[in-house]
Amino acid sequence: MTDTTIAPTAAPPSTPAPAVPEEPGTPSTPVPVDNPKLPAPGVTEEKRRPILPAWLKDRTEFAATARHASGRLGYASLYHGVRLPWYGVQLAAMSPRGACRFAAETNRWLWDREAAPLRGHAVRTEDVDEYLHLARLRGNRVRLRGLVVMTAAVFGTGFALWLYVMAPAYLWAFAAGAVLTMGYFGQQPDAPVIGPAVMRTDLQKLTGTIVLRALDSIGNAKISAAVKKGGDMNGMRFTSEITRDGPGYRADLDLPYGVVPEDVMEQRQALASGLRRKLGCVWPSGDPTEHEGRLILWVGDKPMNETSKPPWPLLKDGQVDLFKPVVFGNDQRMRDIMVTLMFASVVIGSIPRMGKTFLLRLLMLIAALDPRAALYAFDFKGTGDLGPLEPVCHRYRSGEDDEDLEYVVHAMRELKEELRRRAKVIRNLPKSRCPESKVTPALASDKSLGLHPIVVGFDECQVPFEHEKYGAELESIATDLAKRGPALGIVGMFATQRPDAKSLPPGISANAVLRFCLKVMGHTANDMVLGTGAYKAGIRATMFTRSDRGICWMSGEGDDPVIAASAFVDGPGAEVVVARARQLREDYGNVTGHALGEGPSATIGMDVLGDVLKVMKATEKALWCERIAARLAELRPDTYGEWKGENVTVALKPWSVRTGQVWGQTDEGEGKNRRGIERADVAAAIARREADRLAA
Ligand SMILES: Nc1ncnc2c1ncn2[C@@H]1O[C@H](COP(=O)(O)OP(=O)(O)OP(=O)(O)O)[C@@H](O)[C@H]1O
Repeated sequence: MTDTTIAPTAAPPSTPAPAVPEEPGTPSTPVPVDNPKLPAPGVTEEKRRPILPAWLKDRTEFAATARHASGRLGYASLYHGVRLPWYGVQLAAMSPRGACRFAAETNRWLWDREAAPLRGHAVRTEDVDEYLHLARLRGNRVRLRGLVVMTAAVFGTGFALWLYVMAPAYLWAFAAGAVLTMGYFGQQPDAPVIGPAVMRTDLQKLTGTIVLRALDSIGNAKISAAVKKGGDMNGMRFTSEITRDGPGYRADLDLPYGVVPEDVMEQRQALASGLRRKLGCVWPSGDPTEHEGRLILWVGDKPMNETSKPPWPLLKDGQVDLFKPVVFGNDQRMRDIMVTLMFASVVIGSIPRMGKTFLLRLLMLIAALDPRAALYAFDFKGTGDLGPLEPVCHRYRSGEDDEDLEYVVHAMRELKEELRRRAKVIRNLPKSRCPESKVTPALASDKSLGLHPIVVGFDECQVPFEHEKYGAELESIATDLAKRGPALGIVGMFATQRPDAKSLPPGISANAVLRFCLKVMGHTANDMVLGTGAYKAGIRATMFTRSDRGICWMSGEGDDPVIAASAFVDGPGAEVVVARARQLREDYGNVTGHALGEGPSATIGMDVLGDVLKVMKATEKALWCERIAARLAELRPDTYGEWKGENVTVALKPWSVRTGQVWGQTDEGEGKNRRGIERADVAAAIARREADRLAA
């Protein structure tokens, strides 16, 4: 522990024990609260310290360390490689000085000059014995050293002559080496020729004193009082040594009684000032495995947005099972953060340009890598950010014009029908196959049931929900998706840059399981995305700066919200992932809809049967299809404007309404047989449909 270790202190014996009345209403006979015979719980908690340091066990961390080391080595080699000739010139210029120094030093050594002051002292103090002893020592040394110098001179000269005769080229190499060595000795100590390739500025080490100074500066009266008290810190103490943890330091401490980590988290900026670090380096949090007063203070070497993230593991390789957790980003310590998309509805919110679309696209990429999943991607910004996903999308649209919204309405009506169908399929499955009345991995993989995962992404979802004509219908289907979708294998993801009640209807925000909040400006938007009470509990996306792009509070995975930096996958990166996902889908046989150039059916979700019945008069037993098409176009020009007789035939076929030859009169009064349908068949189909719906 550091010298600032704070040990818990026992209450002085003189402290009167708090007491409670023996019985309610009889305050005169107090009974001590602390019973000396009360047994201790007999539980000793043990925590084993890891045998190997974390970076040796974690492949990603190990790879990052190795990458860093080899990167530095490569850089230093290049840096010095380029400067080698200049080093040679400088060292050659310094070699005469080096040679003089060498000769002077050798001379000094040969004659044992280093002991001269001792001999001088013996002479001055007239210490004859000491002098004689030193003189003898010098005589021996000079003899031995003279021999060494003579031998070196004879052998050196002999070796040089031998080289001169046998291999003159080597003589020059040795001579150059000697000149450089002399140059090396001739350098000025304060200006070496070969300087460092990397200038390092050492960050201050995190110490207990610094942590306490910072905590004292956040303006919390209880903490300040505890820090000032010194010995008795009102329960405040470090619970373990300050350690290195990933690219930063970690300090674990108990806060004073009654203070919770949220009190510190709220004052993160003041804490950062007290620590003399950038805000992005300072990450206080609670410890879910301990009590409510435990604080983990993690202080990074660099702000989170400047720390290089490991590449997304699925970028180049791998497949996804949407029922299992998948890496989508990293925490402050650059450890992997997982997300499980199945059984969740997702909301993503932030102010513009913070990385919402990138995050939504990342989640869609994860879904794309599960070959079973059907993807519906709708980008209402219209910039084509979700475009790389087109080759794997069942439905895809980018834009906010009326025809784009019409496409989306049709696709969403398909999903509404799909919700209904899935509910029926699941209800009819035996409990042994579907014990929890929800889609299981085995059911999702059974192609005959059609219960594969469906992932629907809305970017800028405020646009469709505020649309004059389709807004209400889209909101109602999307809310249904958010509520019932997860159990039925449908994941709805809604991203918005304006998280308010209009953009993110309460039915969706209240039912979301996974919530991602990048930077927002106020507590209302914060709680809209992260859930009511999040801001108060210290889960504040307002604390992010504008350069914290891609960094968000994430809740819904695990017990507590976490801060995550989502993996950065740009457009070209997304295309690479999609190419792999497309191949997986081709192998699995799941390339459908938009990926094959097909759009949603305009009749899905429309009450074609009802409309047909409406346009057939009660007195008309049967009617030509072309007449029905013309009357439908009059009834709803938007929907049926382009319809011909064949469209009626095709639209009624799934309802088992067959066409046949019907006798009628043309506008000119001529009698003719043409394709038509009987009114009774339509009425019967409607009755069947209603019975089915009631049963569902
Ligand atoms: N995970 C990330 N890591 C680092 N930078 C990111 C990350 N995600 C996004 N960015 C950067 O943030 C910029 C904005 O991203 P994006 O387009 O997703 O923002 P947005 O919130 O959707 O904006 P808008 O609301 O205007 O649509 C991107 O150009 C990208 O450079």
